Amino acid sequence: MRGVDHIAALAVEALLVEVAATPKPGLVDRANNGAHDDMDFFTFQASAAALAPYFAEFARAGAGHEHLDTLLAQLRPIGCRAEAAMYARTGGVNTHKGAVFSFGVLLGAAGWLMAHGGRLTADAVLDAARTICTGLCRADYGALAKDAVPATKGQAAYLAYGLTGVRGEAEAGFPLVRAYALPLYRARRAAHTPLNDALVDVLLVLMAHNMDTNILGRHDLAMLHRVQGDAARILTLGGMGTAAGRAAVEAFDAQLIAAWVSPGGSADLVAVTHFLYEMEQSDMLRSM
Ligand SMILES: CC(C)(COP(=O)(O)OP(=O)(O)OC[C@H]1O[C@@H](n2cnc3c(N)ncnc32)[C@H](O[C@H]2O[C@H](COP(=O)(O)OP(=O)(O)OP(=O)(O)O)[C@@H](O)[C@H]2O)[C@@H]1O)[C@@H](O)C(=O)NCCC(=O)NCCS
Ligand SMILES: Nc1ncnc2[nH]cnc12
Repeated sequence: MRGVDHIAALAVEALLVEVAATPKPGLVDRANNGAHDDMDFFTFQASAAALAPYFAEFARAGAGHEHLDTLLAQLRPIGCRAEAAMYARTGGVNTHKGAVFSFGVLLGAAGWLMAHGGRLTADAVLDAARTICTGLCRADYGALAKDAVPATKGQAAYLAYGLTGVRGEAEAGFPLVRAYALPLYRARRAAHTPLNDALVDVLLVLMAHNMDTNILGRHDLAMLHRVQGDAARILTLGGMGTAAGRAAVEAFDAQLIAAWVSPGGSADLVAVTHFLYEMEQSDMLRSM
């Protein structure tokens, strides 16, 4: 189905566009490797390309499945193979583990909507993602004993703080993307803000609100709250739209690199935002 390939390509584009946006505080971008010594801009490009066939599989699985509420069981094995392909291509470096999960659910949702005559609006895809993930946090975290040794950073964040990370975001239908990132991105794109700057501003608004388990994996809640406050303050300076805001973003990048802070969860949500925006635009063109 041609449409399915088109949305899978948009998801790959979203990963490429996210890593290209510069400057991204603490993250890999075109200027530096952020708070990372095991990956760079080219690692992300190779990883995104390696994921392309699996993104098409996610969308096809959605299109070929009858009921949304049983779709996750079809998507997860594809996700595991995608993760393996990512690690094989990057030499064992985690570039896109969270993105594989988020895009797995979103592409499954979009494929399902296409096959069932639905419109590809952001709201429709996010609602479908929520249905796909209903019960996920209880299923994955419910059986975790309080004194269990965490196997992943996500489990560690749950045990220490009760935070549900990427699973919780997906199960709630990506509320930060819906409430903060997409409205800001739509406004910036409508105002013809340069794409790079629109993406960086969206990253800042996500960092201001996201309980990013990547930051908690290396640091603590005090650090996460400091990062959230700094991102919010830079937005009040005008973000990438003002000289003061741009200078503050550059300084924030240096500050997060020095403190070894990487907001990888928010980076993924920037890619999700771009994907939903472009998908909605192409749906509107199709229906005209
Ligand atoms: C379902 C899993 C993805 C769960 O994995 P885990 O238990 O590890 O859960 P989390 O830590 O909660 O999340 C994993 C990644 O999700 C991203 N993330 C974190 N917080 C959020 C958030 N609030 N909202 C959205 N997304 C979030 C984040 O991914 C990005 O950052 C990673 C790169 O960072 P880096 O610092 O380099 O990471 P490390 O190498 O781990 O750390 P250092 O050593 O450097 O400090 C990269 O992955 C980005 O994408 C989190 O890392 C999953 O494990 C699972 O079940 N997989 C099976 C496959 C599957 O089910 N697929 C589903 C298809 S539908
Ligand atoms: N650009 C980026 N840098 C570091 N971690 C990330 N995870 C997702 N995108 C990332």
